[in-house]
Amino acid sequence: MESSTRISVAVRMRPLLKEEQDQGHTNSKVFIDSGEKAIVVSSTDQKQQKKYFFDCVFDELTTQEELFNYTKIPELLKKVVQGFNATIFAYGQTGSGKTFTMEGYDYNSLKPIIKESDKQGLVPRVVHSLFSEIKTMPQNIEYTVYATYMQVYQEKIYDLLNPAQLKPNSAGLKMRWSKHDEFYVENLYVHPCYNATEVLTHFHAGLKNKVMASHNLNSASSRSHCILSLIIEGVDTEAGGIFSSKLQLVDLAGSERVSMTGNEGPALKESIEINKSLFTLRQVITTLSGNREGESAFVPYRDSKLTSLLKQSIGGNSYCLMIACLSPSDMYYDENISTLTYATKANCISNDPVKNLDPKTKLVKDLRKEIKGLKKELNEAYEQINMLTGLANINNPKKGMKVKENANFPIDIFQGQKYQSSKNNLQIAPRTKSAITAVRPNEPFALSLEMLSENLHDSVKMIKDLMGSNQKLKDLVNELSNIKKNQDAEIAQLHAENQNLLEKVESLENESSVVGKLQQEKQNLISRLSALERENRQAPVIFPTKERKNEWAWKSKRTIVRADSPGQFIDKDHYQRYQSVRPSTRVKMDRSAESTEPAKSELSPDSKIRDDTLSSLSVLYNKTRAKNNNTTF
Ligand SMILES: Nc1ncnc2c1ncn2[C@@H]1O[C@H](COP(=O)(O)OP(=O)(O)OP(=O)(O)O)[C@@H](O)[C@H]1O
Repeated sequence: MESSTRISVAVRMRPLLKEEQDQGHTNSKVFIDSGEKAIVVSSTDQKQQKKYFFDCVFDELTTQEELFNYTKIPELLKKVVQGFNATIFAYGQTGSGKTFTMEGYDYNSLKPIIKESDKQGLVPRVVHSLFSEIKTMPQNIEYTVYATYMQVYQEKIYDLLNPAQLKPNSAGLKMRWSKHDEFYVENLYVHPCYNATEVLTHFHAGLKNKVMASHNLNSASSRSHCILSLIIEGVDTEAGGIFSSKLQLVDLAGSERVSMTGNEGPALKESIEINKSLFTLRQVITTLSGNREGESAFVPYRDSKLTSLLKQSIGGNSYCLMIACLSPSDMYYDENISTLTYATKANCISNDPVKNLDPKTKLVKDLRKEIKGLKKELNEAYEQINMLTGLANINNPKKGMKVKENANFPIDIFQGQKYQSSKNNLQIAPRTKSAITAVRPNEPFALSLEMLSENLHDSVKMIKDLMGSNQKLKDLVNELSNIKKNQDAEIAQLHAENQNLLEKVESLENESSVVGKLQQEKQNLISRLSALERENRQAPVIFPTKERKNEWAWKSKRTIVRADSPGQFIDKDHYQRYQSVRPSTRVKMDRSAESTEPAKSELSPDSKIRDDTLSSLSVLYNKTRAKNNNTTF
């Protein structure tokens, strides 16, 4: 891992546009102090000034090329081809020049001005420079570059390089959590590119699919956040290692004050969604900038798709460059202050760039390093043995060369330099110096054979110990790599489980909204029912007229109310008894219709129906009486 590095921030102020000048806009409050790398802002009453300091500041006259060079993008690209991730993103209010800075694409004329070299935005410059950088790398590293291009529009992710997926009402692509501690987009088209032209061809194709619109503050405003990602994969054909890095070039949609844009209807919805995701981005920046070293407050990355996708760029393992764009007009004073405030906060955020080595490659690399160290130690040990054997031979005339008795041993030998003998050419390694220290260099040479054998014995013992500890180390490495393998498998399993759980949560969230609606409906029905019951209870039951008698449900045990005596309740038996007492009023029943349920609406009291019924009943009563008295009619 590289040492922590802060997010670099460059601030660029665009010139006043012609239409702004025509409308009389001026800039009397925001100034660029290139010497101090500061933006100086006067208060609204012009009495006070505040300075905001950044890594670079650029005034209205800054060219695209100057911006590219002074922001040290070429150095950033060197890191990318070595295996580090990097992100460059443009931030600022709508119309402040983000798209101009990133793309250099003139949407007004609908012509790509990237062909005019001086107007080229950062994207084409970065792409060309990246491939040039790759060419400077050692031949044994083979590179492949892959490109993806997506947009986040109204909290949905669309593949700008897959027109089939861009259909209206498309659900967008799903975002998943990877085991590399970052979000990735599922089913995004990945295009291998073998030169800058291929990348830019995809880029231009994607630009045509971007959602753009016109409003009061920008005639060609990006309505989505666009992310061009270049994945750079390097294979070391000699050492056998693999690494991959990601370079993200992000053109954010601009924050906008709805009252100023004049947006309505769907455009207003777009504005709200843009502001929501930028709000989350600002929250992420604020939380991370407030973190003291060692602290880890909760960072709301997951609250928006944009911040989820930028998780490793802001407070993660990437190098990051933020380009904050300002509109010079005094009209945008508040927006500029807000941009400068968040740019200052972002400048305090630390990232920890990590070289993205393939885990196996990393293990192999570590083991190779260790083996190299062990071999070196072993060589030194052999040299020591050789040297001691040589010394033993010097002192043992029978076995080897002759040395004059009491001869002074050259001091050189103790400084690790060559000692020339008539027969042997002994090379003394630095390590042997310690083993021979017992000889005391400045004294006359008086090594006895016993001393030498003793030294030899000690050396052999030391070598055995070393080999033993080497073996232990190797065992430990094996054991650790096994543990790591198991942990990797467990992590993969946990990721899979996590994924399932996320899907379940998603489906539960969907279900819970349906359940909520059903509960609401149920509640409405219950209240309607109780209202009907209340109404029903208050309503007097009307005795049937001749025409409606089939509608009564006599079989039921329902409590009914007498029509001629509202409020007095009787049940079926009660009613029959009542009829037997007053036979003249008995109504002849049609049994076939007993089970017919009267319509609810007809149970409702209606004074007119009641009056009609009462009069019918009295007619019926009179007729019955007349019949009983044998009166015909
Ligand atoms: N440095 C510049 N020099 C000249 N013209 C510029 C510069 N920056 C921006 N412009 C012009 O200003 C206008 C608005 O710029 P641009 O569309 O890039 O803004 P934006 O921040 O991307 O807006 P939005 O968020 O709405 O997409 C464009 O016409 C663009 O050509």
